[in-house]
Amino acid sequence: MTYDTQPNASHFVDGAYLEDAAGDPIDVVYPATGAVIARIHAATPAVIAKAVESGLRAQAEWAALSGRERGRVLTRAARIMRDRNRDLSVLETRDTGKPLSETLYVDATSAADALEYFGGLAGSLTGEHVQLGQDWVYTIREPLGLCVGIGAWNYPTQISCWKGAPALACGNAMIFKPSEETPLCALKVAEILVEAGAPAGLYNVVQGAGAVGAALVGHPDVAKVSLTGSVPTGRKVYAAAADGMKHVTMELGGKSPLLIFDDADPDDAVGGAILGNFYSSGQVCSNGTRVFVQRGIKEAFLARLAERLAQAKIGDPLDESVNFGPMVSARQREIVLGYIEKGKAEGARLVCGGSVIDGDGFYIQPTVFADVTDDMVIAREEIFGPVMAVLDFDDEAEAIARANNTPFGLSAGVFTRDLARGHRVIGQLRAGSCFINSYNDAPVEAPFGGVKMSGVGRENSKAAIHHYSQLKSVYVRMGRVEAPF
Ligand SMILES: NC(=O)C1=CN([C@@H]2O[C@H](COP(=O)(O)OP(=O)(O)OC[C@H]3O[C@@H](n4cnc5c(N)ncnc54)[C@H](O)[C@@H]3O)[C@@H](O)[C@H]2O)C=CC1
Repeated sequence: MTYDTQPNASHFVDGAYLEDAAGDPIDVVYPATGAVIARIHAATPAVIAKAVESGLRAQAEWAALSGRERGRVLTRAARIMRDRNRDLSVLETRDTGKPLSETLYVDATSAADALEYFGGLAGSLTGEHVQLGQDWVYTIREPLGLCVGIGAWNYPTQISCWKGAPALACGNAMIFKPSEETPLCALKVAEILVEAGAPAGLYNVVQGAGAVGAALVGHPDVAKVSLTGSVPTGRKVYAAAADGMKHVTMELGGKSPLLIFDDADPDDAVGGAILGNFYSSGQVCSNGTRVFVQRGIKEAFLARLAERLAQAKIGDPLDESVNFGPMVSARQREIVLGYIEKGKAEGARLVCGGSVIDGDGFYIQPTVFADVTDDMVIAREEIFGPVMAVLDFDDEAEAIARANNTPFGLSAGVFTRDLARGHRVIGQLRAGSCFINSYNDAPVEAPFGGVKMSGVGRENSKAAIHHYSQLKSVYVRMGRVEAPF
């Protein structure tokens, strides 16, 4: 059995599916064929009001449980997700177009990892005791309250849990708004949490585009907003949250550098560049899309890369032997094609790809440009598609300076057999999530997030706890109070 793509209703609020047909219609399109696979409605003010009201109610009940009790619900939800991994993966593939050969291993799986990890941590969250002579201070780690999560379209299941799991572990409630491009998967996460024992209203899913997101961010009862999205949206959401003095986590875009030195293992370096550019058809925020290759090995690197890319199996994402799928939407494909045209016009050398693949789906070939220079648009702007820019460099200091010459700072990678150099270079790169002789690993145990324009705060790891809780400090005087008058 696989899930129907048409959900029972558009939203999941207060423990049940909820519809309000007065909301703007949203068509859900399967990117591999262009077919409409579901029709839903954006949330109306009435839906948002119900999500907020039930979220506040559930949060009070949930925060009164012990951390261990909350953790038990999250780990139970993780187990259910793993049991249904195939169904959830098929739905993720239909929602996003990413090949099943990927979704089976990284989407519901990574979401379950987050539920399991934060479920495990929930019982260990404590404040501290500070002795001050006879007096003392103790701190209580408290939840923030009602949190809002807003997702991008590339990892709908994963994003819903990377935000939801730490929020819930700390005793918060969450209203999650998926991207309007990929609204289906988060509904299943909400269903599963209720099945695992979460109180109705604790994790609500409401649909809609930017207007619904903005209504949630601006709601006076919302204490925190965590966004995964582009830098322009991040600016707007951060500003709106600031108006209400709300906590934020911003996971935004990138144009990350991948430095390949001439002593790198050639196959590993090519493999890393492929993982950092073509996984999920290049729709990954942390991708290493500026590949700096030391001049002496450039042509050998490009030849090996072209050979490996020729082996990509492009096609029906539900066929498990396929490992390269379509872009999420016709619009995104147009954006990416626009960048490919700019690359050609600016004089970059097209090594392979560069065209759409005929058919109804939104396919585009894995594309590599060489001889890219720092000033070209394809070296400066996030493309969010399967387009790799290869730049040459001569020495380490030059590569580091050029790699850092960007407003973004999400990720960075280095391939070298000289581990001292690996650490030295990574130490100087201004990025939040870095890799040595690897690329794009994102285990829940590691903090994930960017510096500079790529974001604020960290997801995953123990660091996320600090972004979903706050400390109350209590001073306790053991002696008499001495007042001046
Ligand atoms: N750093 C990270 O962890 C990741 C970042 N991204 C970034 O996301 C972008 C691609 O995703 P898109 O969905 O196109 O991004 P987007 O910025 O267009 O939309 C992101 C989300 O924000 C919502 N939104 C739009 N305007 C809003 C407003 N004024 N107030 C509140 N919510 C609003 C959208 O409906 C959507 O749910 C890329 O730039 C990519 O780098 C994607 C994945 C991971």
